[in-house]
Amino acid sequence: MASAAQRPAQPEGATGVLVLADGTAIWGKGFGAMGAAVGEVCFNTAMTGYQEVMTDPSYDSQIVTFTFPHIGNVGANDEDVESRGLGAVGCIVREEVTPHSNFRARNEFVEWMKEHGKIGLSGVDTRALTRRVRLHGAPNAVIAYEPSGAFDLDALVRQAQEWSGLEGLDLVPRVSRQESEDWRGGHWQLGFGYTESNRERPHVVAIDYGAKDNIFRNLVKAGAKVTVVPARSTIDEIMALKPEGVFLSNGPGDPAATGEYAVPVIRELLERDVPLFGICLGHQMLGLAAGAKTAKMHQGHRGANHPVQRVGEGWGASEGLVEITSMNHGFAIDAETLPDSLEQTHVSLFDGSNCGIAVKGKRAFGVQYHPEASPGPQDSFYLFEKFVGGLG
Ligand SMILES: NC(=O)CC[C@H](N)C(=O)O
Repeated sequence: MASAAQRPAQPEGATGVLVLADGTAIWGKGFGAMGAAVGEVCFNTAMTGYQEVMTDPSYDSQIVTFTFPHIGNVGANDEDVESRGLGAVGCIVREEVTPHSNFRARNEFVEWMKEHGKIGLSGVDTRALTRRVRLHGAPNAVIAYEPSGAFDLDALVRQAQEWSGLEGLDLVPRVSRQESEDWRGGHWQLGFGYTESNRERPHVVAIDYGAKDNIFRNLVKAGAKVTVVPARSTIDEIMALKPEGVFLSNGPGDPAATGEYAVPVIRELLERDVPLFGICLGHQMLGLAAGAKTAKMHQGHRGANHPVQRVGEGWGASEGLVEITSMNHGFAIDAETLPDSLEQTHVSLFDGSNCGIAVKGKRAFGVQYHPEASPGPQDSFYLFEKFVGGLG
C-alpha cells in the first residue's frame, strides 16, 4: 500500500477521489450523490448511452470509467433507463459535465446521478486509468464525493482493501425482482414512447437475474408474451406458468456463485426440453448447467463496438458472418471446458473468447454479448426472432 508520503497531495479544489486498493489516489471533481461507494473499476468504450450503462443491473458493484471524454451533454430523461435505478455505483469521466443540450432531456446528468444515489468523478485522466486496467487488471476501489474536500484517505483505502471483490460474489439477490411481473412494453418510437403489446402467446417466462428492460422489449417486439419472474423461482413455480420458452437474463457478479439456486433450475429446464435463450449471465449459467466452466477475465469487455464472428454450424459460419455487438462482462465461459453436448456458436474477434453456445439436439442457446443493445448496434436482433419464432 502506498504510504501517505508517496501519494500526490490533494490538488486545490478537489472534491472527489478514486482510491484504489493499492493505495493510489486519483483526484478530481465530485458530482452526483455525496458519500463513498466500493466496487471494481472497469472501462466502457461506448460513445453514447451513458444512462443505459449506468442503469444496467449487471454493473452492480462496479465503477465505470467512460473512455469517451464528453459524458452528460445530452442530459437525462425518463425513457433511456434499463432498470429502476439499479446498476453501477459510480462513474469516472474526463471532462466536467456541461449543461445539457438535447430535446429529449428532462434533467441534468449530474442531478440524475444524485437522484439515483450514484457518485461521479470528473477531471480524471481516463486514458491513463484505462491503460492501468488493461495492464494490471480491474482494481477494487472506492469512489468518493465530498463537497468540502475533506477525505480520510486511509479509511477509504481500507474500505477498498476489505471489499471481497467480484470473484465468488453472488449479487443477483440484490437486484432481482421479488415479485413476478406481466411485462407489456415493446420497442420505443420517437414521438410515441414505448409501445404496448397484448399478445397472449408464445409465452416466454423470463428469469430476472438483474435484467435490462430492453431485453424484455425485444422479446415483445419479436412477438412474445413475457412474464418476468424472480431469480429464486423454483422449477415448479416456473412450470406452473406453462412457459413455451424460458429466457435467462443478464445480471451482476460471478456466475459460478449462483450455482446453488439458479444453475440447478436451468439444468432441470434443459432436462425437460424447455426451449432456452440466455444473455450474458444467463448464457454463462446455461454453460455451467450443461457442464462448462466460467472464469474471471483480465479486464473484461465493455462497449458498443465489439466484433463477434458466427462460427457455429447453422449459425452463419460458412458465410463468415460478423456482428458488431454491445458487451458488458467480466467473466466468460472457458471454451476449453465445453462438454461434447455444447457447440461454440460465436467468438470474440478481439480475443477469441467464447461469445455463444448452443446445446446440441435441443432448442437452447446463449450469447455472451447484448443483442438487445441499448446502448449499441442492433445487428443481433435475429437472436430474439430465432428464439421466439421457434416456440410453440
Ligand atoms: N452483463 C452481464 O450479464 C454480466 C455477467 C457477469 N456478471 C459478468 O460480468 O461477466
